[in-house]
Amino acid sequence: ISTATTLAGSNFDNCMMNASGVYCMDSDELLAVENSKAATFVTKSGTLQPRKGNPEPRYFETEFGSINSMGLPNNGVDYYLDFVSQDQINHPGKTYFLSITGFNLAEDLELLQKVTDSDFAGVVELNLSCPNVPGKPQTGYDFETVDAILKAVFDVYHKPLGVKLPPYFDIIHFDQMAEILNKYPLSYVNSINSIGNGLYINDDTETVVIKPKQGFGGIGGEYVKPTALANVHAFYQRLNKDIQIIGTGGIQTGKDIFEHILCGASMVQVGTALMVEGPVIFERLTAELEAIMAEKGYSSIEDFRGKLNYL
Ligand SMILES: O=C(O)c1[nH]c(=O)[nH]c(=O)c1I
Repeated sequence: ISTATTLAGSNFDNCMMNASGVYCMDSDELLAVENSKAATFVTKSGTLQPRKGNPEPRYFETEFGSINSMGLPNNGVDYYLDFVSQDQINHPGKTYFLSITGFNLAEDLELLQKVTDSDFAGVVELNLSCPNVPGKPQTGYDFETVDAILKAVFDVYHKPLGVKLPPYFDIIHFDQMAEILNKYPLSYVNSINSIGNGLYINDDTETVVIKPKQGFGGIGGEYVKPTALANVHAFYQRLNKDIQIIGTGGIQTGKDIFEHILCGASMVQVGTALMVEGPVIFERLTAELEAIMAEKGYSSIEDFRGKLNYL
């Protein structure tokens, strides 16, 4: 039984990794994921300059998941490029993911130029879905802007690149986004990012639990699995087959991974549960997924990927 997968032209010995934003802020966290059973890692979304992010508390764990309004704190794209370029030397042939996000198209292109000028040989994840930069709307909900960004990006960048999308909640939006995405040589689409601008309340103190944005923040964890599975499957149904899917959202067990793959995911990313349990989670998740595959008589994830049945 193998949980191996192929994504963006690279082979991975496992189909799971961290979600950007979780366990990927600095070299210590990235090495912890690297040295776990995860197939690889993705960095925190890097910006042109380092950022402190929003005031704390800006992350809170609840019974069914998490709420965050980090505000894109990161060490800057050069930090992550330097780290991954060095890590590639230590692990020749391993493929890593670099997440980037600009505040406008010019910045996106400048970030990609830096990647082109570096030794980075992995996959770029262009984050179009950060919900927590005050005053900045979600790019992923502005369809014309997504189209313009992808056109400009693929005019200049010709190596493996995927996009991190926010959750959509309307069938017509799946249709409209897929029509845009199918125009471009994307390696993959990663669905979903957190469900933006949720609110969690402490009833005892009658107070919100995070400081930024009067307590509004992106929701992750068990809360979001039905939305994540729907987005994975909606894009799997609509995208041409050379655009693969990374499934992110609500993964806590091997069963959750099985469901994401059944919906069409070729790789899954773990966020909130990784934050809670640490990188050791990947050993449990791998064992649980292998047990499910053994029970069902599957030897590889391709035996059941995308094979969700309808009634
Ligand atoms: O607030 C953040 O840093 C953040 N938080 C999220 O939940 N998703 C994102 O893409 C980002 I860039």
